[in-house]
Amino acid sequence: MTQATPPRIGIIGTGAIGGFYGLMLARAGFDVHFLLRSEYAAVNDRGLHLNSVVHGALSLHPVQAYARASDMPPCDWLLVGTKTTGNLELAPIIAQVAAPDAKVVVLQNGLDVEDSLREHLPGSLHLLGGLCYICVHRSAPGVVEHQALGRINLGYHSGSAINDDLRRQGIVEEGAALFRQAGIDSQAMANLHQARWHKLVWNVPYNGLSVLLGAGTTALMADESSRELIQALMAEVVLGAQACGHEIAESYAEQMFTMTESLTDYWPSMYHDHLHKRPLELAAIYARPLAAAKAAGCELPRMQALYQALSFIDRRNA
Ligand SMILES: NC(=O)C1=CN([C@@H]2O[C@H](COP(=O)(O)OP(=O)(O)OC[C@H]3O[C@@H](n4cnc5c(N)ncnc54)[C@H](OP(=O)(O)O)[C@@H]3O)[C@@H](O)[C@H]2O)C=CC1
Ligand SMILES: CC(C)(CO)C(=O)C(=O)O
Repeated sequence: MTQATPPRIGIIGTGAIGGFYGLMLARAGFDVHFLLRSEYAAVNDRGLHLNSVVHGALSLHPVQAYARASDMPPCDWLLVGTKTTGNLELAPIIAQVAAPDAKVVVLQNGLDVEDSLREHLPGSLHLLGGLCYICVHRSAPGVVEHQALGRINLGYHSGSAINDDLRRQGIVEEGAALFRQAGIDSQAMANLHQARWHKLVWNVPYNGLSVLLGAGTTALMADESSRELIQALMAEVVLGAQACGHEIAESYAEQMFTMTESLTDYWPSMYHDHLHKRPLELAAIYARPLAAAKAAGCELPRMQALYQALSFIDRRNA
């Protein structure tokens, strides 16, 4: 029997998320190629390092690191770990590195982040969403701190398998199996769009409030006013999802709230963007779900106010 060739994996954007999953896959023996931008020289010289409460201190050196997509070999799986704020420029980069029939997994937060990429990608490429339930951030060039969790769930977005249930499921299962081989919990999701609404139940309150109030999860969960605001924002996201036809159990919001109480102080990725004067992911996490809810006849006033305040902060921080 012939052995299937192991897939080649490309990481498009080696930050906290791309660095974590890429390093874990490489250490599991996969052939992983990393595209970097400002941290290329540091990672090329000194490698990638992970300080993980779950996996301990792990390193990868040398790293198959690239400063230009055009230098990368064609990859069978591409994991997109950039911020959504750069998605307009991303499609040509992805198309350049993708092998024919490649699977592209968008690891970003936010609603329908795959849509704008899809328009500019060849139809032959399979586009998937990867929802990362993890707390990671970069503490120095090439250094990722992993504070909690790690699961990544995959769902099919679009591509030539869209009308072929078996093939679509096979692709998603293949992706989840890659992560599981690297010691990471990963499940296939039947409805990516709905799952993105679920994830917003956490990201809408905590990402934005961490920037607006300059507080991590410990402080946000310790104060009566912020606790009320978080719960009210979570309830609005659930309403928005319901208006758009996606049932989210009320207990899901409670579950997210309780889960956050068990986290050691966590500062979401949006806070790190604000701190480093990078643009905030406001379109993906706020504007798009607000617009979708509004189109379904549902106003979300607290979320709208949070979005307006964050837009002000984002413009002043630019
Ligand atoms: N951090 C977390 O715990 C979680 C994050 N997410 C989501 O994952 C996504 C990534 O977040 P995160 O990893 O925290 O972000 P980071 O800012 O840590 O990483 C983004 C990386 O992409 C690189 N990049 C951007 N554009 C390019 C480009 N054109 N070419 C090469 N590299 C590029 C950046 O390089 P440079 O340094 O030059 O800017 C940076 O290294 C976001 O959508 C976030 O919301 C989801 C769940 C949890
Ligand atoms: C904190 C957590 C786990 C919430 O889903 C996360 O994945 C995020 O920061 O986006």
